[in-house]
Amino acid sequence: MRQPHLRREGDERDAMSEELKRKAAEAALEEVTSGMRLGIGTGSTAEQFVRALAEKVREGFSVIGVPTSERTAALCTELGVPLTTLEACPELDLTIDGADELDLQLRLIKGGGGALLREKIVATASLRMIVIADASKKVARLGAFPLPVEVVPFGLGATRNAIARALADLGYDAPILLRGGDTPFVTDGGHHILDIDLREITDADALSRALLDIPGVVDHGLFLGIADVAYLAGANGVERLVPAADEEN
Ligand SMILES: O=C[C@H](O)[C@H](O)[C@H](O)COP(=O)(O)O
Repeated sequence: MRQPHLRREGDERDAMSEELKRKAAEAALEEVTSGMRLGIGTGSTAEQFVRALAEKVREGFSVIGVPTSERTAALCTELGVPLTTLEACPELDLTIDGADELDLQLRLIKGGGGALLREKIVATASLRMIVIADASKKVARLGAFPLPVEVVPFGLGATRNAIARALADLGYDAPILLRGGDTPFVTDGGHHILDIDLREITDADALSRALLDIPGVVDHGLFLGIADVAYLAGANGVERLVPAADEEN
């Protein structure tokens, strides 16, 4: 008898969370103007953005998008959002994407859905990046969400050991899990993901440098100095955040 009741509560929470994501997406859409070249993110919040954008496109709004994953590409195609590639359009006006965590300086952890590499390439090729999320993603310090690190399959064990050594040198004692376990998750680029449970990141720049120094590491989910604005939807409305040191934007 408890099950249906619990399911209803869960459904209501999910619906509320989808509603918050939609509100954040709609707020970001206000910054999109006709003619823009857009980077289009991945994940459930980015999906709300694609749905809202598609409605505007149906009304005659003209944009061209570069998707950050095969999943986003498929949704855009299904909904009629025109797409191009980063090869054909290497400079974008704006990228709009979700995040797994963000702090007050708008430093992000991304990659919960495994799309971090294309997301970072696309965001970095854009003049601006806007993050959309529900307010629960805002944290005082990054790290509660396990940090995804994209690695090449060749030499996985050696790369994992090198990451463990680098983490130990930085003072972390953090479990490193291969996403998917015995059936490893494969990214759009053909790589695997190691999720590192850091709990609290003390120096994000040092961690970023140390990880990128390891040959088998392709990239990691820390986005530092990339996001310009965030729209965070919560029970009291949508908050617009800019990086703490940059509040005049
Ligand atoms: O790889 C996935 C992306 O970085 C997503 O943007 C991130 O995981 C947030 O996803 P969601 O909006 O579903 O919470």
